[in-house]
Amino acid sequence: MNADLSPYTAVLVTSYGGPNEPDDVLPFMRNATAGRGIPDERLLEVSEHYMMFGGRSPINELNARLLDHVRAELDRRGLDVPVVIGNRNWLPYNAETVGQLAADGHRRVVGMATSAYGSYSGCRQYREDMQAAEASTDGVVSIDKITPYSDRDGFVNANARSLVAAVRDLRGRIGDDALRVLFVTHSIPISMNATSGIVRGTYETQHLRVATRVAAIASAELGETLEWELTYCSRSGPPHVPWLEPDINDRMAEVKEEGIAGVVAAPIGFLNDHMEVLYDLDTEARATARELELPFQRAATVNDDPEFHALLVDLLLERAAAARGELDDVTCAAQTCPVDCCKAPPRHTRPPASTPTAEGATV
Ligand SMILES: CC1=C(CCC(=O)O)c2cc3nc(cc4[nH]c(cc5[nH]c(cc1n2)c(C)c5CCC(=O)O)c(CCC(=O)O)c4C)C(CCC(=O)O)=C3C
Ligand SMILES: [Fe+2]
Repeated sequence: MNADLSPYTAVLVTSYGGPNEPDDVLPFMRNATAGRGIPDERLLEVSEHYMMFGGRSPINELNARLLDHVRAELDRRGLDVPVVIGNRNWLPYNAETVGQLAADGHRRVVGMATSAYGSYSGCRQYREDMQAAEASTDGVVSIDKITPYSDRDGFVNANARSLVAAVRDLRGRIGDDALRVLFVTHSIPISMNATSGIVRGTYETQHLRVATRVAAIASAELGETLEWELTYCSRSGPPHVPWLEPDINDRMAEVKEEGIAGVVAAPIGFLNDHMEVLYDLDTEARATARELELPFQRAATVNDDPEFHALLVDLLLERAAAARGELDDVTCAAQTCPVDCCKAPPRHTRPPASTPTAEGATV
């Protein structure tokens, strides 16, 4: 790929954000749940997860590390552009970061999210936040976001490498006994799954495709056919709203009954060891495993994998080539999300704010 990022002069990485200290936790939680029908008990419960780790999520420093990796890869290709972070739910917010880009004279920016899959939460909501940030500059800055990248080799290979290492570690403990790979990702409401991925299939389908490929590559590398399934973590929302299942904890209990001697949890849904990984997998799922006396190994996330960093830079360059009109139609189409992709599911839709008219009616 041609090392030319024009017409873009800066890279915006957008992420979820997380609290840096105890006083941040509640306001962060309010941002994360604003208008989403998450019960207060869940809000308090999840706040406790953060408090267990000193009121601080590792996400911000892990993202900073990812930005360093991306800068280093751009540098290797002779590209010198600012790479900046903006978050949806915590400081620095996208609007602040993009405001600074505007002040620094940037007009066209290429954006990426720290989420590899298409869904409202993982893609469109980041796009909406980027659009709000553009608007806050009065449209001086325009941001083009790369599309979800879970199908790309760099992401799949990085996950396969982690899985191979984790299986080898677990084999060291359980020998040749039956082993099960539990791929794991963030659960989302069934309604959100249904509206995700016009081009690439539902959120669940996207994960199944990655899991299939990762398992095949790792199996070939290990010389054993890995048995695997897709599980979920971090379910929230009211109990009567259905979310994707099964939960990884429930499956661990069941596979133990089936005679499985050890599980590898492979978090293909996450890019780094933020709170979902640190609490939901490394704390909660590990505790479940201990209770079940089921040997448990967690595979690494892709954050520090050089092939993953190379992929990210390839994607930015591809987006730039598409913006310059240098990619053919088919490839260009893949660079832009269709208008209706990953729409907010019904429960996210709020009535438009009504505006009083001169006559006192509302429109
Ligand atoms: C698909 C997906 C990803 C992966 C893609 C991506 O990375 O974007 C993700 C990542 C993350 N989710 C995170 C944190 C939270 N997610 C919540 C709530 C929710 N997540 C959802 C989905 C996702 N979430 C959904 C459908 C909800 C329900 C409310 C809503 O419809 O939006 C809540 C509220 C409390 C609760 O209900 O659990 C919190 C605090 C953090 C930060 C971790 C840290 O601080 O280290 C990260 C990276
Ligand atoms: Fe989440």
